[in-house]
This record gives sequence, structure tokens and C-alpha cells, in this order.
Amino acid sequence: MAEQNGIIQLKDIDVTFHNEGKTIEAVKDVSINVNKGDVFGVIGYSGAGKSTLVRVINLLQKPTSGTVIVNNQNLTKLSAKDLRKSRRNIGMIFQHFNLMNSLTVYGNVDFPLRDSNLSKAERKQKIDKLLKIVGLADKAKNYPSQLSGGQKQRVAIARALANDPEILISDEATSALDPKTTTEILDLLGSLNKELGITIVIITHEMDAIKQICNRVAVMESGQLIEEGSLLSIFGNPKKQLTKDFVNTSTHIGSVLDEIRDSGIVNKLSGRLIELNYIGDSTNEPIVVELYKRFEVEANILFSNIERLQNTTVGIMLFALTGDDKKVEEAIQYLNSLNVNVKEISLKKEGK
Ligand SMILES: Nc1ncnc2c1ncn2[C@@H]1O[C@H](COP(=O)(O)OP(=O)(O)OP(=O)(O)O)[C@@H](O)[C@H]1O
Repeated sequence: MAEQNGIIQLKDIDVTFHNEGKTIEAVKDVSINVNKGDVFGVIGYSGAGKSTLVRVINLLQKPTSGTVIVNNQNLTKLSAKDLRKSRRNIGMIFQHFNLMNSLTVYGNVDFPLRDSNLSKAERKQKIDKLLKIVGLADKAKNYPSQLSGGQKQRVAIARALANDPEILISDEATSALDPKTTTEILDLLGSLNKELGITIVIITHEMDAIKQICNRVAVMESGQLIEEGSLLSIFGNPKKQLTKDFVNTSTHIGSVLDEIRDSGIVNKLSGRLIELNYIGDSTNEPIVVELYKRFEVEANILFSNIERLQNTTVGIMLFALTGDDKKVEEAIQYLNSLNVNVKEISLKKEGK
């Protein structure tokens, strides 16, 4: 667990809705601690409670119970005026950008500054700077309808930064964008984190987005936080099935296994099918060579993926081990003794 004095501390949060006689427990007893400088990802399928949870951070959504502490202030205890002031410290961007279509790009970024004490000239200087940061210096006079989705999201980011927030919340901000634009927007968020030191909370249902910029990850299912950890531990050693499923969508091993089971390959495979996950120094080839040298068993590699996450190697390998039964068993025991995760996979079709 990370230290418990983070810039955002949600403690024992419950959010219950009552709708047409039905009770919906959107968030159930969730506690999270986000440290200053984190890019904290919340991942889960639609309806898991992600949006509801992050809206609690700035009290756009009041929790039914629980405590919300941001920058050492208990937000639930603040007067309406003080809450408005605290909220300026938390910028937010959304899937559908929420821009004002009747205002230019400049006007949209200016909007949150209307209550500030800045002079008109100071405001202009600030807006010009923000538009430069998001790469839209030449679009100040354009209207949202004249912009691409990625450009609209850049305007929304500039607007969210207008009050110099220390925290930026991104609620599915890349879900309406194509993959290339998604990467560009995530890159921009990553550089805001590194260069301006902004703490970012992003919610998404895409593991690739998490992988690109987050250092910490929380997984939500049915209103509950089911797993939380560093990006590396979530990728290299996922504990819960849903977390494994999300990791698999990103490493593609899930679809490779489906293909092996669904195609004729499964009938031609002999030996025992092993999935290996590791973080750090082990690399695929030496492991295979080592198995042959020590036990004279052959590893027929069916899939292998190595990535660099936060300057660390995260690898996954799928192979069929063949050889003398006893030696194969010894080889598997040897793998288990290494600093790697070993999982034997059944070759039978899984009922879905
Ligand atoms: N204002 C509301 N009134 C009633 N029910 C709500 C309200 N807001 C959310 N819910 C319900 O709470 C549950 C969690 O919704 P939420 O939007 O937080 O999920 P999510 O994980 O963000 O999903 P998505 O990715 O689709 O936005 C859902 O069952 C949703 O229908």
C-alpha cells in the first residue's frame, strides 16, 4: 500500500442512488490514496462506478458516506464558498469535451478566469501560454465546430488548467478519439504531469491508456475496488481475474490462447502449455536455453511479448514444454523457483 497522506484521500466511500424505487450501490466502501505527482489510473468496465468515484474527488458527486480529503482539507466539511475555492485546484476533462460552442477557443479557455483577479492583459498572457502548452496557439480564434476531436480535447485541457490546478481528473477523455489521437492526448497529459508536476487521475476501460502514462492502477468492478498497485505489479503479477483479463487485452495473450484453442493447432500441440510472466531481468531466450541445458526439455515458443514499462522489462511468454515427463515436471518446478509467475494452461476448450 502507498503512504496514506496523499494529495487525494478517499476513505470508505459509499455512493448509493435511489432511482424509480430501485437502489443502486454505485460505489461500495472504496478507499484510495493518490500521492502528489501520481498518474493514477482507475480501470473497469462500463457501470463499474468509475465516474461516480472520481466525481466524488471534487464533490461533483456527494458521497452517501465516507471522507474526502484533498490537499489536507476535508471537503465534506467546507462551506459552499470554500468548496468553490478548493474546486479550482481540481481541473476536469470529459469524454465529450463539454466546450461552449458559441465561444471561440480563446473564449472557452478564458471562461474559468472570469472570476479571477487577473487583469485583461494578464488573462491574455495566461491564455496564450496555455494554448501554446496544448499546441493550439494558432487556433485561438476558431470555434469548437471548426476543430477535430483531438483539438477539442486540447482546448478542454487548456481550460482545465486555467486556474493552475494541482490535480487534473480525466473522465474517459480519450474514449471518443481514434488510437493515434488518443496516444497524442495521453502524451500531452504525461508531459503536464512531468513538466508541471500535476497529479492526474484518469479513468478508462483501456489498459493501453493505463500502460502509456500511469504509475499506479486501481481496478473497479461492481462498485468495488478489487485490486490496486503499481503499474508494474498490476502488469507483472495481476491477482484478480478481471485484472488479468485487462492485462491480457493489452498483451494480446488472451486472443492468442483463443486462437490456439479454436484452431487446429491445439490438436497438433504436444507437451504441457506454460504461460510465464516476469518483471525485470529475466528474458525469454535465456530461460528457454536454460531449460534445455538443465533438463533436456524443449520449449516450443508460441507467443512472446516484451515491453518496457517505466524503464523496466515486463515479459510474457507462452510455450509448450516437451520431453521426458519427469524432466518436464522438474523443469516446471525449476521455473517455479525463479522470480517469475508460472501458470499451466489447459489445452481443452474453455466454456465461455
Ligand atoms: N445519477 C445517477 N442516478 C442513478 N444511478 C446512477 C447515477 N449515476 C450513475 N448511476 C449508476 O451507477 C452505476 C455506476 O455508474 P458510473 O457511471 O459511475 O460507472 P462507470 O464505471 O463510470 O461507467 P461508464 O464507463 O459507462 O461511465 C451504474 O449502474 C449507473 O447506472
